[in-house]
Amino acid sequence: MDNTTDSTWDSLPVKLNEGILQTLEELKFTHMTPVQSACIPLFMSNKDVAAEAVTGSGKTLAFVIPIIELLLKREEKLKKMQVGALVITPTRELALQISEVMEQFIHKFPQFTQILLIGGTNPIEDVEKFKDQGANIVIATPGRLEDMFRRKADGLDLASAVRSLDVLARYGIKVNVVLFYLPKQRRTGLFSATQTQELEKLVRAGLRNPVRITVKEKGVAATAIQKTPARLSNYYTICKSEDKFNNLVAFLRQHKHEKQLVFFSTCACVEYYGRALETLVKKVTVHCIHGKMKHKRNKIFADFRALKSGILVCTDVMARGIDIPDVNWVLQYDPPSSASAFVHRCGRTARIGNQGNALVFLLPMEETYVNFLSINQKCPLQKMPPIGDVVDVLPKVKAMSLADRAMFDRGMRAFVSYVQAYAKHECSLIFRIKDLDFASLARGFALLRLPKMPELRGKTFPDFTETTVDTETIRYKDKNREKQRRKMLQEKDKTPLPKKNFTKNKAWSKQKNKKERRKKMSAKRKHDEGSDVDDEDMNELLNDTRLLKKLKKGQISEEDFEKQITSTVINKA
Ligand SMILES: Nc1ncnc2c1ncn2[C@@H]1O[C@H](COP(=O)(O)OP(=O)(O)OP(=O)(O)O)[C@@H](O)[C@H]1O
Repeated sequence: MDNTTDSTWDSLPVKLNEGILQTLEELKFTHMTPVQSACIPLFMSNKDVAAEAVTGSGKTLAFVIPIIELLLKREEKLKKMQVGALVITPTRELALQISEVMEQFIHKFPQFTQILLIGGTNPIEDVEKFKDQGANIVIATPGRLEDMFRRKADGLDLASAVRSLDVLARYGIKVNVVLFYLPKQRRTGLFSATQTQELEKLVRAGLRNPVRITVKEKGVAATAIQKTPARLSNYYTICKSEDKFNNLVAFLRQHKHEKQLVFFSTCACVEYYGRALETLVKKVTVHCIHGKMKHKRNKIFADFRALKSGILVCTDVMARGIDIPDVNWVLQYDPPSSASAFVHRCGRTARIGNQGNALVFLLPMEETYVNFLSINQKCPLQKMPPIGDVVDVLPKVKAMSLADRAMFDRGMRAFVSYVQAYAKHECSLIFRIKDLDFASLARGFALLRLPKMPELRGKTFPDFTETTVDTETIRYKDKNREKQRRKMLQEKDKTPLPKKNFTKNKAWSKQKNKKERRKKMSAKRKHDEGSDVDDEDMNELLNDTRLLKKLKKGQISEEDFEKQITSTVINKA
C-alpha cells in the first residue's frame, strides 16, 4: 500500500532529466506523492516554496529532484568549489539519510559532487575534504555549517563558495545565523510536517513570496483534516509513574517480533532504561541512541535500519525526518516537550501509506493532554485496552543497581533529568511539576534512594522506602573504574575537606552547570564507547582525583576545589 497520486512523473509540465527518470524507475516509484506533484513544478519554475505535508509523505524527493534539475539547467557550469545547493537539516541522522537519497540520484551525474557537513567528526577533516574534492551540493546540520563558515583561517572560504547558491532547502529548523552568509538571489524551499511559530518566522525571514503548499490527510472517522498519517492507529494509555516501566516491559515482551522505537525525554533516561530493557526483554536486539553519543550514532542507526525486528530506545534525535523501514510501533514512554514533536515522533511509523501504530504513556494527571493534542495538533488518540500480563520487574532493576554502581548512577541521573525536563515542558498547564508524585516516580525509576535535588528539598516521602544498603558501598563492575573510585575515596579520607562533603552533599541537579567546564577539560583518554565506563564518567573521576591531589599539595584553595570539582552530567536530547 502506498500513498502516491494518480500522476506519473511524465505528467509534470517540464520533462525530468532521463537520468532522474531512470533512478525513479529503478526505485519503482511509478507515481508522485501529493507533495512531490505540488512542489517539483513550482521549484523548477523559480518559486520559493514553503511546504507542510504529513510525515512520511515523500518530502525528500520533493526537493532532491528539483535541486538536481536546477543544477543541470544552469547556464554556467559549476566549478569544483562552487556550491549550487545547500540542504540544512536538524539532525545528523537526517542529513545522512538525505545524502543517501541524493547519492542514489547524483551517481548518474558524475559532474556533481556532494559533501556532508555534520557534527561528530573532526571539522578539520571536513575542511580538507571540501578543499580536495570540492562540493556542489552541501548537506549539513546548522552547527557544523556555521562552524565551516567561520573557518577562513583553515583555508576554506565557504561564504564565497556559496555565492552561486541556486537552491536552499531547509527541513523544519529554527532561524539561525547561517542565513546571514547566504546570497539573497536564490530559491528557497522549506519542508516540514508541522507548522510552528518558529517556522513561520523562518518563512518570513528566508523566503521570497513563497508559494505555500499544505498537504494533509483526511481523518478516517469524519471529513476532519488530521496532521498524522491516515493509516496510523494512535493510542494512549494511563498508568501511574510506578507502573509505567512494568507496562512498557510487558508490552515489549508481547511484541518481540516487531520493530519498535521507544522515546524517552532525556539522554540519561535512555542510558538507564535502555540498559534495563536489554536485560529484561530477552532475545530481542535493543539499541540505544541519543544526542550525547558521539561516535557510535551512525552505526547504531544503520544497524537498526537493517533489522527486521528490535527495539530502538531513543530521545528526540530520532523524532524528525528519520525514515526507518517497517517500524510497527512508536512508543512514547514520556510525552515530548513540544506538541509538534509528538506528531514527528508518531510519524516514524505509518509512512508512505503503510499501516503503523503509536502509543503514548500518560500519568493520570496528564490525561487532558489527549484533548490538547486533538485540538492543538489535530491528532486524535484512542484509549488502548489495558496491557495484559504485567509483572513487577522493578526489583530486578534495583538488583542491577546494587550489582553495579554504574547502573545506580544512571538511575539517579535519569530521575533528576526527568524531573528537570518535566519542569521545562512547553505545555506547562498540563505537565505541572507540582502535581508530580515524587515517591511514585522514584519507585518507577527503581531508585535505591532519592537523590539530593532542589525540587525535593524540605519534603518528606513516607511512601518511598529507601534501601537498607549503604549506597556508598555499591561497587562499579568495571574494575578500573572501581579502582579509581577507591583511590579517590582514600584521598578524600586523607584530605581535610571543606565542610561540605563533595559528593554526598552536592545536589545532583545543581552539578549540571559544570558540564561545560568539564567538557573543556577535554577527554585525553580515548575509550571504547562500548565499555561500561563512558568517556565522560572516567574523565570525571580522573579529574576529581587530580583536583584532590592539587588540594592536598596546597596548589589550589578549598574554595577553588569546591568550584572546580567535576560533576554529573544530566543531559537532554
Ligand atoms: N513517489 C514515491 N513513490 C513511492 N515511495 C516514495 C515516493 N517518494 C518517496 N517515497 C518513499 O517514502 C518514504 C518517505 O519519504 P520521506 O522520508 O521523503 O518522507 P517525509 O515526508 O520527508 O517524512 P518526514 O516528515 O518524516 O521527514 C521513503 O522511504 C521514500 O523512499
